[in-house]
Amino acid sequence: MEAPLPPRESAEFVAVRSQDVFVEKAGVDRVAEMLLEKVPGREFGLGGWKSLHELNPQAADEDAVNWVFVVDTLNFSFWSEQEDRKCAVKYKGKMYSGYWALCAAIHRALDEGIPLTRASYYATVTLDQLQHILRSDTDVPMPLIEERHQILNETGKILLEKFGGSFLNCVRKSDKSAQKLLSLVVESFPSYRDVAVYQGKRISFYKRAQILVADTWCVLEGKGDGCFSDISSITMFADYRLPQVLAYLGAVRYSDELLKKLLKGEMFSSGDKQEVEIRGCSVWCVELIRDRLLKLVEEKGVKICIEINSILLDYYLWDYARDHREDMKGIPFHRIRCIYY
Ligand SMILES: Nc1nc2c(c(CN[C@H]3C=C[C@H](O)[C@@H]3O)cn2[C@@H]2O[C@H](COP(=O)(O)O)[C@@H](O)[C@H]2O)c(=O)[nH]1
Repeated sequence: MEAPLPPRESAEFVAVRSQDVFVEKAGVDRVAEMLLEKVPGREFGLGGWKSLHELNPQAADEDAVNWVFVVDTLNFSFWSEQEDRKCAVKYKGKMYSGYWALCAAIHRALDEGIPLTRASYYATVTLDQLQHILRSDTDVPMPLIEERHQILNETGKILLEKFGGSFLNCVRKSDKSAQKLLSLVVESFPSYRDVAVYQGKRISFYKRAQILVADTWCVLEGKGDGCFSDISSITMFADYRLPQVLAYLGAVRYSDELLKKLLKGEMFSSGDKQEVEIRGCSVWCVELIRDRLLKLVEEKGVKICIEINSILLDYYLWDYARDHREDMKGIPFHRIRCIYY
């Protein structure tokens, strides 16, 4: 079977054909202008990954790389049915929800002496043990625990068989190429194969595989094994939060029919035409924002300390969505339960 289009080409393929989701040029320009002020700031750079997020590993060693791998293997589907009743994990006196609840639970396990980031452990962890490890400090459990269990066992076994039990060995096989690492991850680990068919074309988003490459780049601080020559070829990560924030900022617009479905909280399935259009248009939108921002930086002669890429835009917009949860309440995100994002 032919290989799917790579994520960037997939996004463009979808965006030019999309019937229910539209990239808004005026919105793209507005977001680029908003980001222009942030670009010289510290929150807009590789260092922000550690300095802004206390739950991200602060080290740049093998343990930190394996922490990133197990987190991104489980990095999907944290949204709750009701906004005011959600899974949350208390760690060092602070309550964390959503994606950060996963990170908090993993730190809590490590502090309890459970070696959750070790492949030999999670290759055979039982469902009961995992339910305890990912337990919520509210009465709402983390979604898809069974799927998380199956994926951990499968991924741990493969990491042991193919990469000596350490993701750093997988990174080292990529010759410091982000695209090679991306291919190695999706070829080796089935749960990362985030693909779809749209208008007869096999396309890919590879959301978890791309964020894994990006988080590996950041945890290694862009140095040594993490000095990927082509890191800027990685696109934004097509999750359910970025489309929401792009719609809130007016860079993406939904058809009336789709908006009605979203407002009703209708469930989508992986590969639905409208779900693919939401994801594809969002990825393409961030590519256009990046292009516009680079043009503005050049025109205005803004000093930048790092090459602006879609990863840094994504991180900034994802954090922005976190910080503006209240303001964004009126903008729905698409509801889906899947293992890809
Ligand atoms: N596009 C994009 N999607 C991201 C992330 C992250 C975490 N990255 C952080 C870690 C290191 C960096 O510092 C980032 O700040 C999680 N997700 C996705 O969001 C959803 C969870 O959302 P909520 O329910 O609100 O917690 C879920 O699909 C999850 O897979 C990102 O960065 N970009």
